[in-house]
Amino acid sequence: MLKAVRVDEAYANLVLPHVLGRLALEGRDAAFATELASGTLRQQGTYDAVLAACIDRPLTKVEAKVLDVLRLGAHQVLSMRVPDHAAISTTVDLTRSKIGQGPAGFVNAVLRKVTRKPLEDWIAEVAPAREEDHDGWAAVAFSHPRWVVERLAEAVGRDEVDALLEADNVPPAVTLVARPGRATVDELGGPPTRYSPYGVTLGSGSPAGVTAVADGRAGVQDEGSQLVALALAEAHLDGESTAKAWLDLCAGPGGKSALLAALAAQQGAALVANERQPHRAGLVLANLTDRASGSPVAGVAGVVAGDGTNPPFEDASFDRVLVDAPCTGLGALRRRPEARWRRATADLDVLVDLQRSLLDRALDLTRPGGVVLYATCSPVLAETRDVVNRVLEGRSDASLEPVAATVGAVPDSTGPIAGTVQLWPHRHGTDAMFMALLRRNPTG
Ligand SMILES: C[S@@+](CC[C@H](N)C(=O)[O-])C[C@H]1O[C@@H](n2cnc3c(N)ncnc32)[C@H](O)[C@@H]1O
Repeated sequence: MLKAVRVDEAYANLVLPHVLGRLALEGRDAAFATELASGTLRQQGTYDAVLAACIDRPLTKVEAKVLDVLRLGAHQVLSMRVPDHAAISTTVDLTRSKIGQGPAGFVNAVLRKVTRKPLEDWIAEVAPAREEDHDGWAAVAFSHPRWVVERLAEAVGRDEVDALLEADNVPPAVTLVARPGRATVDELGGPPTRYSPYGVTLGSGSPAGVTAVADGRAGVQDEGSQLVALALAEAHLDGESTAKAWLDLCAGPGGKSALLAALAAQQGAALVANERQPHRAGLVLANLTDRASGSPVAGVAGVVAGDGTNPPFEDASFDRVLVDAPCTGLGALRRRPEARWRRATADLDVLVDLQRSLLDRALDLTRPGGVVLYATCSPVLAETRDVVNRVLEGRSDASLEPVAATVGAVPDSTGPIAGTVQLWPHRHGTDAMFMALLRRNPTG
């Protein structure tokens, strides 16, 4: 699996279920294999710093598959409470059978060095001193790229960034959403989520074992994402709506669309879901189709595969528009163990341009008196505060309004501009979703 992630840029959370299925692993064995693979990917930054201290040549000169195996061994030795002799012998056996005898000897020698100290002592030895270079220390101690530490510190504040980085390393509990009008939270079992009235936390077992999820009347959805849909649906509209039309401009794979459609149906409105990538638009369609009848669920007007910067819709034709923008995803690192290593600062410039275009276009598509909710699953200020400010600077027909009602009342969620919302994993137990509500004003 590590090879699939490294070579094919696969997503660990998508590959892992196939690997577990192929090996027929269940229960504790599946949990062990999941922690082994996910934890190794997540903690790679820390382990590489330790391994670099145990190898007398740069890690870039170590064959990639040998480095994968060393990281697996380091994870077992330093973080999984596997006895040293068992961790070393299984890792060496794996190396011998998959790579060769020579590398097996090398892995054995390196892992023996790794076992000499517990993780805390290694971090104290290989990371920069915390007082002299906090971000360099945090990058090693919490296993994040340094530029990510810096961006997150800028967003959350230096006092809290360690708590945020720590929370990024804890896989989240599974939360489910009951799509209103189609399922109730009581049907889902499990304790209710703290802020979303539609969510529960799944205690144990697989979501697929919950009937309402298997039927598509409920789904797996982070509480923060539920709140994004709710923030748009609960926003006050000025003036009379004729069309009763809502739009999700960047809808794939359709989790928020499914909740929005259910909320639209309750208000006598209907949702159009747009997504640029055709195969993701297909996933949206599946999410908005009733599995029993094969018909669209209530509250759906259609699914479109279009570019949101130039979509096939008339200006001023929607009451409510969601821009759940493509972003770095640095607010959802808990979910994707490899994601932090995939992003680079250069991605930001490209994404920010796209985010501005999408938000601008969304405002064109909104009728005067209607609203746009701009959301990202990133707290990085370039993607949140700066995008909103830049778009508003360029338009006399739009203004920022406070996110109100349920979402506005979430404690300690003030965003980087007054009235915006920023959720945090370490404060709210959600992904770090950002939300800004913009109103389209009549043109002068
Ligand atoms: C953050 S994801 C949306 C997640 C979705 N709202 C959900 O809850 O399931 C952003 C989506 O925007 C899509 N996207 C990227 N560029 C786009 C564009 N120019 N127009 C429309 N969609 C775009 C991506 O393919 C991706 O599916």
